Amino acid sequence: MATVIDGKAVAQTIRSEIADEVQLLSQKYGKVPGLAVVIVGHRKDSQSYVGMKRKACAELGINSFDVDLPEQVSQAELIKQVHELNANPDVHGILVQLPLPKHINEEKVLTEISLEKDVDGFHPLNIGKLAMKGRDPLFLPCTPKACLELLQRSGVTIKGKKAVVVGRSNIVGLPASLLLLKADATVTIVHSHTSQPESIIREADIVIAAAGQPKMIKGSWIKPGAAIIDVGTNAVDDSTRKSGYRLVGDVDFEEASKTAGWITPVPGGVGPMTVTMLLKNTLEGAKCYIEQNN
Ligand SMILES: Nc1nc(=O)c2c([nH]1)NC[C@@H]1CN(c3ccc(C(=O)N[C@@H](CCC(=O)O)C(=O)O)cc3)C=[N+]21
Repeated sequence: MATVIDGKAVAQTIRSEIADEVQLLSQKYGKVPGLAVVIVGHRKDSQSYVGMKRKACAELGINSFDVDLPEQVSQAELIKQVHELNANPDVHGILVQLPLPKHINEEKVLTEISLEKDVDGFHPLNIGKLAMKGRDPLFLPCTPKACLELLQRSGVTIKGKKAVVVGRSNIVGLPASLLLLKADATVTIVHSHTSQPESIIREADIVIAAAGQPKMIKGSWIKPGAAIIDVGTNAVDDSTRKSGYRLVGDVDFEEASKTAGWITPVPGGVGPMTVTMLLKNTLEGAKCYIEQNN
């Protein structure tokens, strides 16, 4: 039976370390980190994620600057808001919740975020640096960073191992592959055009599942002893719940946990760590800024 990696517990430990550091900054400089959380429109999932981020800020003593814009906001107006946040000395991190409405060019908006405040690590320049050997971005993207942090804290060796990433999105699959590569794994990316993904996944010592397909990865696809990090947060209908749905991962947890060495649950695995990495990036950005300007 696999060791279940308790992301919620690890996240809690790191959050209390962050809270202590926030306290120290406040005592030493009379300043606390600030995170701007920008949301456009009223997608239910986005509102729920943004709510979690703002609540986590409050719990840790981080100032959150809430910017709520209507669905129809123009790209120019959104960029103007980003520029104002770039210029605000109390804002050390800026997060623009994705996805944005179709009439807005995401890359254009993300490019306008000041590099020093790009706590999501989504600025094309930061992603470019992530891809280059011997270079590092100012901030690592939160979900990939969460995945590696969970592996490292669980004592899983990455160097020299075969790692398979399922999915190639800009915000998870691709940057997670680059991070594993930087950590000296041999990395294979499996995606929607890969033939017989199961035969590739079966070879993997480490699997990062970020395909957005509920229970796509079966127990029989798992190499005995492998470390499985499940990034999937798929809402599936469940009439026994008050909400009407429940979250399931990209991995069939019941089956896979019989064979794997380590596995993250959904919920309670990568999700809480993603939010924690965002807070950690904000703290680092604030420390850098406050120490330079005092
Ligand atoms: N600019 C931007 N940055 C992001 O980091 C970003 C984004 N846009 N768009 C959407 C995705 C998704 N995402 C999650 C964050 C926390 C949980 C999380 O905490 N999930 C809980 C469950 C929460 C629940 O019960 O609903 C868990 O897995 O235990 C999940 C998903 C961040 N994203």
